[in-house]
Amino acid sequence: MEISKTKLDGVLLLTPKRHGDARGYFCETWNKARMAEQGLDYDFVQDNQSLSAEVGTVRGLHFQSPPHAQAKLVRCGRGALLDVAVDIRKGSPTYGQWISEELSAENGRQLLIPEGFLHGFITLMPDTEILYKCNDYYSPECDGAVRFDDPDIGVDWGSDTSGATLSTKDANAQSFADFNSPFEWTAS
Ligand SMILES: Cc1cn([C@H]2C[C@H](O)[C@@H](COP(=O)(O)OP(=O)(O)O[C@H]3O[C@H](C)C(=O)[C@H](O)[C@H]3O)O2)c(=O)[nH]c1=O
Repeated sequence: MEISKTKLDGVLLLTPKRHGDARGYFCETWNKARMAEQGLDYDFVQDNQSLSAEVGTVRGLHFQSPPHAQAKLVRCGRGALLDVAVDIRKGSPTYGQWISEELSAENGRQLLIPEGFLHGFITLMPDTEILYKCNDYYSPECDGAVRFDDPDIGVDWGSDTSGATLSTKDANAQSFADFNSPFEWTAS
């Protein structure tokens, strides 16, 4: 597995090895022991999958606050998406900064997003499926959202999002200025 850092400390881009043959390929998309060998020892407890039918669907920017904060291992099972993480750890040198990576069924790349980050994505193809592992369970009372297009964060979604397909939750999400993050940064 190839592992590369991003400008946000702790957010990593993983590219698992694909074993190709005449039929296609085989890939271990997650291996707890192999990841632990790399110091990435997460106890994932919940797998999620969502399908977004339309290109330009945006889901995010979401987080779960402690005590049910979630680290996520994100990949694309069908289609393509631009995955985004935003640092919301108070005191972090990169607080409020974001990164984006294109994840697709074709490139097989994964984004590892620790607790303390907003997560969201925009779909780049119709019928895009996102698959992700979480290291804590869904907790509606801890679920939160910040506007995906908040100017204080300034995510470049790569396209005009004025007509983005959104959930009501996302359409009514709070501004970053009003957001009081429950996460604190600690120097590693
Ligand atoms: C997240 C979640 C949702 N649900 C139920 C709650 C709603 O009835 C329905 C849709 O939920 P929501 O609109 O929050 O789904 P997304 O907009 O895809 O939210 C997710 O999208 C961003 C990108 C994330 O990283 C989070 O995992 C999550 O917030 O699924 C569950 O039953 N379990 C869950 O873990």
